[in-house]
Amino acid sequence: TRSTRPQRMLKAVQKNATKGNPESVISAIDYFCKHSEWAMNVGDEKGSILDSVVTEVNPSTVLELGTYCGYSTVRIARLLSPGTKFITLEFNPANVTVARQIIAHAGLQDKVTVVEGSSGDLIPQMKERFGITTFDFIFLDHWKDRYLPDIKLFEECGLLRKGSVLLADNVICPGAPEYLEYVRNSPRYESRYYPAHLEYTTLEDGMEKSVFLG
Ligand SMILES: Cc1cc(C(=O)N2CCN(C)CC2)sc1-c1cc(O)c2nc[nH]c(=O)c2c1
Ligand SMILES: [Mg+2]
Repeated sequence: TRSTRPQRMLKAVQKNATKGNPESVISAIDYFCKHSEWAMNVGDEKGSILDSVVTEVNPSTVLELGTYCGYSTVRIARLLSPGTKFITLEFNPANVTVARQIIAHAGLQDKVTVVEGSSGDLIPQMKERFGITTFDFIFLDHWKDRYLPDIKLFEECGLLRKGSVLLADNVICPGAPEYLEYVRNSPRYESRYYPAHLEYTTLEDGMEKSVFLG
């Protein structure tokens, strides 16, 4: 039967990227998406914004919502200090399978735990299952309609501390208007918009960085 886009992306990584070299994995995926098939990786432009925020925060605990094929997982993991606890959640089991292989090709499998399941189910389990107290950095890149309920879940579960940084992809395209309204109007967050474009296109998109004030 016909392969899936994530499977074709994995093949491109295995063919064109050097094992153990995260930069070559990132480049191979970007090349595949620019020249073969568009895919919903955060991409190189927004990826550079992600890199700068991760570097600035230098987090000890990281959560990514929406692994997909592991592109942003590799971008984040390659920047983390040894001993950082990094968890990424993915709802689609086929994506989990591809992501684990792409992360392994980059040699970063020991830096991150890929967990299959829905964010709504897994966020309340973070403390008990993974020994997390609070997250220093959270990357929201799963499904626009889950951004708002999940940030409220972080608050309810006591997973944020003064200074926790949340970075959300796709706040313009596909768009997360209720999430934006919440973080921009809540006195509990200091929010900033980073304009960019939808990965591999000229369409407008951007990322919202929100700092929890406690
Ligand atoms: C699936 C999809 C289609 C988009 C679009 O406007 N398109 C027009 C232009 N053509 C070229 C591509 C398709 S944007 C987008 C998308 C992009 C992300 O970064 C996402 N991140 C996390 N979770 C998502 O569901 C997610 C969806
Ligand atoms: Mg995205």
